Amino acid sequence: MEDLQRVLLREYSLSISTLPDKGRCLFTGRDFSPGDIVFSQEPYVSVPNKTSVESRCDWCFTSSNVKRCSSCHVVWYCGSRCQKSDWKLHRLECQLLAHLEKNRLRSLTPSIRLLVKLYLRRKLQNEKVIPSTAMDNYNLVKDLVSHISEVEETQRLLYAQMASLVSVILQWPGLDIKEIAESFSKLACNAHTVCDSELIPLGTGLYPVISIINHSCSPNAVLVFEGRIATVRAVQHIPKGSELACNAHTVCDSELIPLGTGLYPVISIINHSCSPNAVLVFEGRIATVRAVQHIPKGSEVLISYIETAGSTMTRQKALREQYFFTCSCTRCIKLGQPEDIEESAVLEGYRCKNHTCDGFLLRDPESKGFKCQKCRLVRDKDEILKIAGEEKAVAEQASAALSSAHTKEALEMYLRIEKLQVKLCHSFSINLLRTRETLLKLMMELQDWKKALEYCRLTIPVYEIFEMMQETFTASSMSNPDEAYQEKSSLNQNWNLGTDNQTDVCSFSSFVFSYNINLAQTRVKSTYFVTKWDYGRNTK
Ligand SMILES: C[S@@+](CC[C@H](N)C(=O)[O-])C[C@H]1O[C@@H](n2cnc3c(N)ncnc32)[C@H](O)[C@@H]1O
Repeated sequence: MEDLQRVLLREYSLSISTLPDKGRCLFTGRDFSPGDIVFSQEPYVSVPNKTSVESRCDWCFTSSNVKRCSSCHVVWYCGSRCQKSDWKLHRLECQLLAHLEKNRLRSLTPSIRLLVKLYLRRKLQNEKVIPSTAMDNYNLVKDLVSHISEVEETQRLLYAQMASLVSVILQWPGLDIKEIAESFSKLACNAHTVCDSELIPLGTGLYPVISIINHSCSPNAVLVFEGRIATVRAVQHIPKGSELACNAHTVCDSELIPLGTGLYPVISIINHSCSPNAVLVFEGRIATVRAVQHIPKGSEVLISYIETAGSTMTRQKALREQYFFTCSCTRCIKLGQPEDIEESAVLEGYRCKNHTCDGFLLRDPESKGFKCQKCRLVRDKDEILKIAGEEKAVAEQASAALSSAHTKEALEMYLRIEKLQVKLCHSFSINLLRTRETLLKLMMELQDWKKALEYCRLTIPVYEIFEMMQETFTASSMSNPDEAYQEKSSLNQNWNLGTDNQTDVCSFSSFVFSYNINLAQTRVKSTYFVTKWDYGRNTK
């Protein structure tokens, strides 16, 4: 088997090094411009999310036209193409699931399935039923960090219980429960949530080479799951020496809806046939790392593991809890500096008692409250705690209503949350923005365009502020600043929403969704810039 380092260097101009404080790191062997694909990989194993409202195809994650596997009645596929692609592995899983007791089936979470699939794939690769390559083999999974010794006792116990269930499902003699428990810990630090272009989570995938990439809160690359990667798949047995014959190169999503045109120079060599022996597909489960800044040769490729919109303290807490390290990126080293304190207080802090003041509050060491840094008014801590408690109680019910698709009930609850948050939070608060985004979506679902439009208006100033705070994708960082500037200004356009409520809401929300200002993730904002820009380049 060819060595991973050699393949990475030859095919992607990348190399792996080890740094004492980070472990393995991925470095560039050439310059990458914003928009460039740095690396892409199929998952070693993946599994769709389990929801009460919809089922997804186990291979491509679409929820359209899915049918249950007639044998195990657990796994769903959207058609024979996906079922065939997954068959070697599912054949084994199917036999195991078909004989599983009902109460065990109920505990079959996506993580447990992911681990079952991981061990089945290892077995099939050992037996050479599924071929191994330098970028697709179990040794890469073995090398992933697990941080098991740092995991809290209660969590370790939970992993051990889940490992027992994996062992019950597999029924292989000599399985090491400790090793399986450690694999769960590996998944927690290394698996990625596969999202669609609107950032809706579809499932989870393990991409062992992408897992070598370390984190930065100000990343130079993003991880996206695109349907634009062209893959040529055999649809017939193609004997050695035969000519490949394919169909046209329209970029489609996983439901074969045309998305645009792409130029794929190598694939373009393939000739056409009306009875092709191969098809061109654009798969969404392939993870692609794209540059969002100019990455000079010899730099480390860095993506963000978490939402970059949070305060430095929130980001550091999330990284410590899930990934067991303290980030020292360019944003994190500003922790405690005046601009960092102000940013955090605006994004996550409370509002001034005086509703006409937009100052930010800081804990007042001389009293039991928070003092506005603009008008010096003090807000009582107990009053804040009372509202926060009420909000928390409603939020739990609201998310339950939302996940069981009770739209009207969810709308009422989110309106109550909004009222409480308006009393509690700074007007640029991320939490308030999230609530308003949810309300906007719910109103669109209920086709209440007038109200939806009001929410478009309420969210715009926050998007603008946030964009100012987080200029990760600056025109100067791109190799073609003029083009980048144009892109930026088109996104910064003034959203003078008119009176045609439905058209305005739809165009605004599609702007929001595709731009994915879902603030949550600057990385997605960047993705949009990149995709659009790169697309323009490719089709010129
Ligand atoms: C997905 S892995 C990344 C690859 C990892 N360095 C390795 O050796 O396999 C995530 C782990 O890498 C380390 N890591 C990632 N980003 C880091 C950073 N910015 N600083 C320090 N450690 C980091 C942490 O141990 C984290 O749990």
